[in-house]
Amino acid sequence: MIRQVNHCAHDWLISLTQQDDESELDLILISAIQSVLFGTKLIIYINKFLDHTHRPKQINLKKTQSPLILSDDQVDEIIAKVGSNKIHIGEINSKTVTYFPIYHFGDVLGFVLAYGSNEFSNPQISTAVSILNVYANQLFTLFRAKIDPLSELLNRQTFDKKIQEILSGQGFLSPRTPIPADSVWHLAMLDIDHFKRVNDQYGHVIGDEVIILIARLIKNSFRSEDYVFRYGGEEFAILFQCKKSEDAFQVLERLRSAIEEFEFPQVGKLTISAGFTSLVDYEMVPALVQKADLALYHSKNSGRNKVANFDQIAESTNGILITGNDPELF
Ligand SMILES: Nc1nc2c(ncn2[C@@H]2O[C@H](COP(=O)(O)OP(=O)(O)OP(=O)(O)O)[C@@H](O)[C@H]2O)c(=O)[nH]1
Repeated sequence: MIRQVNHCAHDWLISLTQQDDESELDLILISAIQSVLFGTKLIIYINKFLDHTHRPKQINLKKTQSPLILSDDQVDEIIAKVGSNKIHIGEINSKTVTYFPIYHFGDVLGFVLAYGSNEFSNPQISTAVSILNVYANQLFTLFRAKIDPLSELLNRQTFDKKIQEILSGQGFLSPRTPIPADSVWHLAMLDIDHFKRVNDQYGHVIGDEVIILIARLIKNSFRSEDYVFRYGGEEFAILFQCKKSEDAFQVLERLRSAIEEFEFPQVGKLTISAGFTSLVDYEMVPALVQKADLALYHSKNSGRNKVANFDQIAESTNGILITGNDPELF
């Protein structure tokens, strides 16, 4: 048995550390764990945000096939029980369950629940724990690659991938709270007004500080199911769901006004301009980004500190947007 476990240990170590795609990594984790803890039903809960504000979500199976779906309270209770270096044995529905923690630098990110058995050998337990450690390390590496280091928002590469996933209907790879079916995805582009003046007057360090603070204000205005990206320099992109464009406008207006009222240390008051459009699945990504960008430039060129809805201005201006000195036709 030990030889068998060691043999697959070698294979999963290579497979897990080779993965640069999160969902592939999950699949390899599932098959690696299954090959070690064979003969038992496995359920995996993980917090892919790797933070303290999100609750781990089930990743392993389609909900309809899952032998067990835990309530939020049960998940919280298990997380409190599994220490970062120890397995825990408990009972659910009169069946024995063994919980293996998934942790990274002492933070418990989730757990694997082996349902209906606690009869594991020491080599099985230590191999399973090692697999989970390597998985958590690789997950963390992939997570860092998605993040812009200054603002700690998702980066431009992740934006390209996420918007493509939405349009192709694959949904997101990370588990997310379900959103009502009648909601529509929207894309907003947002830019700090006269940001060059901040750098010129106060220097780049203060400029960087402003980017960090604005990133936080944006994040605080959206739900955890929405996606906020640093698109480039002082430009941000947001992918979010709303039932109607009027609601999307209100959300962005609230953000615009929150930033307008915020007192930036040393700098004082600043404003942002924004443009947005709803996502239509038969359009290509560059066309959608261009629409949101055109609406953003419309906001800039009609006085800044404004939010513009591409679809609405396109209708009311008969396809002519103010994007610079010359009106642009589309
Ligand atoms: N501090 C800092 N500045 C940046 C960063 N990325 C881009 N910038 C600066 O952002 C400024 C953008 O200036 P412009 O594109 O002229 O736009 P603006 O001054 O914001 O004017 P409008 O967009 O027309 O309102 C430039 O000075 C860039 O150097 C960054 O990471 N940190």
